Amino acid sequence: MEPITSYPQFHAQEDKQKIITFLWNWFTNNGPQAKAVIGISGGKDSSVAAALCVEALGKDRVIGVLMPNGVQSDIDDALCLVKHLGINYRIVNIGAPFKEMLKALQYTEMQSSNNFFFTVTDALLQNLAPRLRMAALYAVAQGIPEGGRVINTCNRSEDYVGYSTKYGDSAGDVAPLAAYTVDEVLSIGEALNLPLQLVHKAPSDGLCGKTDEDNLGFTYAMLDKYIKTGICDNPDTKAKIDRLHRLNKHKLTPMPVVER
Ligand SMILES: Nc1ncnc2c1ncn2[C@@H]1O[C@H](COP(=O)(O)OP(=O)(O)OC[C@H]2O[C@@H]([n+]3cccc(C(=O)O)c3)[C@H](O)[C@@H]2O)[C@@H](O)[C@H]1O
Ligand SMILES: Nc1ncnc2c1ncn2[C@@H]1O[C@H](COP(=O)(O)OP(=O)(O)OP(=O)(O)O)[C@@H](O)[C@H]1O
Repeated sequence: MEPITSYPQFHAQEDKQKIITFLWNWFTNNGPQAKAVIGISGGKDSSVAAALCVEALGKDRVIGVLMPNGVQSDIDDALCLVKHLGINYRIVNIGAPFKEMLKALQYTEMQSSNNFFFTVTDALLQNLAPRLRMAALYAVAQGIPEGGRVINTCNRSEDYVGYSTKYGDSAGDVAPLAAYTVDEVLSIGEALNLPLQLVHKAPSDGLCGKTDEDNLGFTYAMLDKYIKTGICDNPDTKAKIDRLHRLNKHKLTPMPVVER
C-alpha cells in the first residue's frame, strides 16, 4: 500500500454495501455456517466492523467478545454497542493471564545474565494484552459448534504505519476495514446509524492511556490525506509517516520462506 494519486472514489453507502457483500461472499466460501467472532472494545473500528457483520450475516451469527484487562473504565461503551446491535456477547477477562505472564517474564528478567540480557519494557507489555486477546478470540472461535471466524478490525490508516500489534490485533481471518482510511471508517459508521458517541470516540490503543494521535505524533487527518493524495504539508510529518511505513511493512506481508 503506497500513497496513491488515483485513490479510489468513496461513497459511504455504496462502500458499506460493498463490504457487506464482500463479507457475505467470504463467509459463504470460508464458513457458510460459521459465526463472526469479534473483539469489542467500544471504539469505532470494532463497532463498525461488528455492525457490518450483522448486516452481512444477521445478528445471530455475530459474537462479541469483551476482553477487559482487569477493570476497563470504558466497558460501558462496549456494552452499549452489543446491546445496540442485539448480538450475543461474552466477557473474557484477560487480567489474570496477563498478570501470570507478567510474573513469568519478570522471573526471566531476574535471570538476566551477561550473555542473555532481557528487560520487561513498557513496549513489550503494551503488545502483550493484544496478543492475549488474539488467543482468546481464536479460542472462542474454535469452541463454537458451528465454527467461528475471527474478524480483524484494523483500518487502512493504522495498517499503513503499522499501528497494531503483530499477531495481536493485526491477526484475523478476514479484514473488512483494511481498505478504508479512518475518515472513511467514520463515514461508514455514520451510514450504519451507529451511536455517534462510539463512532466519534477519540481512538486510543486502550493500552497506555494516550490517544492514537498522541502516540503517533500526527493526526489521522494528516495521515489519511497523505495516503489518498501523496501530499503532506509538513515535511517532518511526512518523514515520520514514511519511516513508520517502511519499518512496519513486515506486518502486512507473509512470513518470508526459502525459495526452492
Ligand atoms: N523488519 C522486520 N521484519 C520482520 N519482523 C520484524 C521486523 N521488525 C520487527 N519485526 C518483528 O515485529 C516485532 C514488533 O512488532 P510489534 O510486536 O507489533 O510491536 P511494535 O510495532 O513495536 O508496537 C506496536 C505498536 O502498535 C500500537 N498498537 C498496538 C495495538 C493496538 C493499537 C491500536 O490502537 O489499534 C496500537 C502500539 O501502541 C505500538 O505503538 C518485533 O519484536 C519483531 O519480532
Ligand atoms: N478491551 C477490549 N475488549 C475487546 N476487544 C478489544 C479490546 N481492546 C481492543 N480490542 C480489539 O482489538 C482491536 C484494536 O483495538 P484498539 O483499542 O487497540 O484500537 P482501535 O484500532 O482504535 O479499535 P477500536 O476503534 O475498535 O477501539 C479492537 O478493534 C478490538 O477488536
